[in-house]
Amino acid sequence: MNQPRQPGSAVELRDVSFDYEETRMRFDLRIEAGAITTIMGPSGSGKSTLLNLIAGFETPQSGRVLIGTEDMTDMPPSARPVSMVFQENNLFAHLTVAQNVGLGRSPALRLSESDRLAVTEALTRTGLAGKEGRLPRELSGGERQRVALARALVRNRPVLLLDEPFASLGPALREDMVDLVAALHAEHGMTVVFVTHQPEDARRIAGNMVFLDNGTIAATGNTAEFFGKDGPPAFRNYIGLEANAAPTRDVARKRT
Ligand SMILES: Nc1ncnc2c1ncn2[C@@H]1O[C@H](COP(=O)(O)OP(=O)(O)OP(=O)(O)O)[C@@H](O)[C@H]1O
Repeated sequence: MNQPRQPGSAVELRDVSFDYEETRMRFDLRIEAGAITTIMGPSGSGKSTLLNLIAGFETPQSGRVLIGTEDMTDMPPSARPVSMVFQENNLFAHLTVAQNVGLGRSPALRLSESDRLAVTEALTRTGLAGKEGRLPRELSGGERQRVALARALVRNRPVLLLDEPFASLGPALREDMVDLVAALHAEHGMTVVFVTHQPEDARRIAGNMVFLDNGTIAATGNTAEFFGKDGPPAFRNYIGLEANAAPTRDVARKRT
């Protein structure tokens, strides 16, 4: 990549509270700069809300959100040093692959020579060379998510938020995509926050883990610890590793 490497920034949620009607969420969390942090937790535990608070799509009712040393709590999403990839609907249906990626550089698609070069490089890096002129409907699900990753890459932001981006892909393709994220992280050194329901994804990408339960941070640690026999019991229970887990607790294993 010809882009200067943009080192990752730490992300901090300080005593953040956020409520939807009857759902209360409380987050107090520091995400390490330049590391990959995987967020897991039962459906409805607050994973997407946590990412939305970091990206600025939601604003805390109290508490602060910091990225690097800067207080971002009152900043709109466009002013935050963050890119986000969603499970679906990342792309504009009427724009080509290259244009969708170019939007990461210029929302009006006024691209300089160096912007075009960055788009070409990102497409090559994500395995999309030769598909620049296709529309999203002419791509597979995995290819569409590669386009979304390529657009995040050309934005070259210090924080990359991934909200179950590979959930609709089959296991082999998901492995490839998780490996691609790990490789891009190794090259760029951005801070990656990765939400997944799949324990295999978390183990594969390694790094740090955060386990959410019922709108709070139930446990944090590194991936090897989490999956080891002394890992947090609530997490082990959730993924079905706890030998004595009561069957009723297994409801948390539901995959969505
Ligand atoms: N727009 C909304 N209005 C009201 N409640 C909401 C809204 N969005 C989310 N919630 C509630 O907030 C809680 C957390 O939702 P969130 O989407 O963050 O969970 P999640 O862990 O990402 O779930 P999933 O794994 O199913 O995607 C849930 O109880 C959900 O019902």
